[in-house]
Amino acid sequence: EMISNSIFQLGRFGTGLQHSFYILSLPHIYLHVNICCLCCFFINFHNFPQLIDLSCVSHMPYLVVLDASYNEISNFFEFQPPKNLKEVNFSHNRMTKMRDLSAYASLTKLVLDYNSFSEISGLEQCCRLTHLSLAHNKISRISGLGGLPLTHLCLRGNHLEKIEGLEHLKSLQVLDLSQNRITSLSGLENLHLLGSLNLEKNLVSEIQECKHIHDLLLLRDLSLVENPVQVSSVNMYDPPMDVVAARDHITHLVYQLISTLPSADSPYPMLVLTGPRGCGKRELTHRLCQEFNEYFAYGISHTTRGPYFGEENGLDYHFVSEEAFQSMIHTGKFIQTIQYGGHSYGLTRDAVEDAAREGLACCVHMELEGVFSLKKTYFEPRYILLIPTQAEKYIGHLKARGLYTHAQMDAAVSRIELYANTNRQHPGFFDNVIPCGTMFFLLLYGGFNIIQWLIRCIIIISCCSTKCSKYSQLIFNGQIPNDPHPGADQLAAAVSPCSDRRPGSNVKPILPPIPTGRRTPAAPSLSPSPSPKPGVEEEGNANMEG
Ligand SMILES: Nc1ncnc2c1ncn2[C@@H]1O[C@H](COP(=O)(O)OP(=O)(O)OP(=O)(O)O)[C@@H](O)[C@H]1O
Repeated sequence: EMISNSIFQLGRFGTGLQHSFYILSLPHIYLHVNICCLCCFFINFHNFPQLIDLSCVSHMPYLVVLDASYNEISNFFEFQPPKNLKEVNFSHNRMTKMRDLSAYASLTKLVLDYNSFSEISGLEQCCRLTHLSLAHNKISRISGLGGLPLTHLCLRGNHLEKIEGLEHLKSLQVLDLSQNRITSLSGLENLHLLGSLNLEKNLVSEIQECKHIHDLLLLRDLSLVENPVQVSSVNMYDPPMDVVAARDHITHLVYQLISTLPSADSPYPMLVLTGPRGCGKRELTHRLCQEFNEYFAYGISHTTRGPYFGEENGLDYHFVSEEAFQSMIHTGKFIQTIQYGGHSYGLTRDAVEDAAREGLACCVHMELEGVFSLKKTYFEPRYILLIPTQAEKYIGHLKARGLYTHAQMDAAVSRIELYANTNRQHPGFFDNVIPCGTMFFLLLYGGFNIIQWLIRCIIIISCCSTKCSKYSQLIFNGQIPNDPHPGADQLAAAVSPCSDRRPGSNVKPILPPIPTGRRTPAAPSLSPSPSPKPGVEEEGNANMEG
C-alpha cells in the first residue's frame, strides 16, 4: 500500500509495463515487501532511510538497474538474481566481502565505492562487465579481474602499492588509480587501448617510470599530480627561486663547515642593489662606494665570464675559470652563487669580511636569485630594488650598451615582471624600491649633481637599521655626511669617457664609463674621515689612466 502510495505520489505508475519505479518518500521503515507482480526495470533505493536488506529485489525478475547507494546494507547481492540485471550501484554501504557473482552474468556496470572491501573476488564469470568502480575501499592488491572485458576501472583511494593483475585487461580504456601508494608504473605495459590514466596522489618519484607507458599509443590523459615526481620535476626543470636559493645556501654552508666554522655572532653590514641586468645597479654601486667611501666598500664578485672591454680583474669582478670557481665552492669560499647567462657568479665571504675589517659596509649588486640566496644566510643586508619603469626606454638603454644579444635583452625585459612580482608578493622583501625611468638613467649616466641627492636617499633608507653605529648615526642624528662630492662639472668629468691617453681609448667603450675614484683592492684609497677628499678626482683619473 505504501509503495503504491509513493508511486501514486510520483504519478509514475502502471501495470505490467512500467519503465521507472522510484521509491523516494517512504517513512523510516524496514523494507520487506512483496512486489513480485510488478515488472520493474529500474529501481532506485538511493539513500533509502535505514535500508539494510534487499531481499525484495528477488521478486523483481525483470529488474535492469538497481541503485541502492547511501544505505546501510552489509549483504552483498543477497537476492535472487534478476536475469537482466545490468547496472548495480551499492556505493556508500557497509559491505565487506564480495561473493561469487556467476549467477549475475548480465552485469555490465558495478559501482561499489565507499564500502569496506579488502579483496576483489567473485567476478570471474561476469563476462559482460565493462565498468567496475571500487573507489575508497581497503583493497591492497589487485586480483580477480582475470580476462574481464573491463573498459573502465576505478580503484581510487585504496591501499595499493603496486600495479598488478591488470595485464589481461586488454579492453581497458580508462583507469583511475589515484590516491593510492603506488611507486612504479610497471604493470601497465600491455594496456594498449588505455586512453586515460589517473595516478594523482601516489608515491611515484622517478620520471623514468614513464618508460612503462611509453608504448601506450592511445594514452591521451596522464596525471601524476601530487606525486613526488611532480615536485622533483618542477625542481629539476623550473625550480622556484626559493628552492634554488636553498640549494645554493646548503652547498655553501656545508663547504664552509668543512673548511671553517662560520661565526654567526654579528652579521656584517651590507647593502645589496638588485634589479634586472643593465638597470644601472652596478654603476650605482660603484658610485656609492666612490662617493661615500668612508661608509661603503665595493664587494667584488667572482665570475666565470670573460671581462668586457674596459673591465679589470679585481676591480669589476674577479674573473676566474670554471675550474677555479668550482674549487672555490668546494673550499667553502662563497656565501652565495648563481648561474646566469651561462656563467657562474658568486660573492665570497672574504669580500664581505674585507670590508667589515676596514669598518665599512660591503656594497654589492646582484640578480634576484642572489638575493634569495643571501636571505637564507645569517647576513642581514639591506636590499634595494632598481626596477625599470618603461620597458621601451629600458630596451633602448640595453641596446645602447651594445653588449647584449636580442635573446639576452628579451630575457632581461621578461625578468622585470619577476622583480615586480616579488616586490608585490613579498611586502618588505626589498627595503626600498627605486623606479628607473628615463630620468634615472640620465641622472646616473649624465653626471648631474642631483645623483648625490639620490645616493643620500639610498644611504638613509638602507642604513637605517644596520647594527653598525657608524651607519645609524647617519639616521639617528638625522645628518648626512659632509658633502664629499665635487661640483657638477667635476662630476660630469668624472663620468665622462676614459682619458685619451688610456690605451685603447680610441675604441668605443662597451660599458658605461667606470666612475673615477673607485678604489682598487690593492691600493684602497679609503679614509676613515668623513671629510671631503680633495684628491678624489685626481686619484680616480690616475687609476683610470693606470
Ligand atoms: N655574486 C652575484 N650574485 C648574483 N648576481 C650577481 C653576482 N655578481 C653579479 N651578479 C649579477 O649578474 C648579472 C650579470 O652581470 P654581468 O656583469 O655579467 O652583466 P651586466 O649586463 O654588465 O650586468 P649589470 O650591468 O646589471 O651589472 C648582473 O645583474 C649582476 O648584477
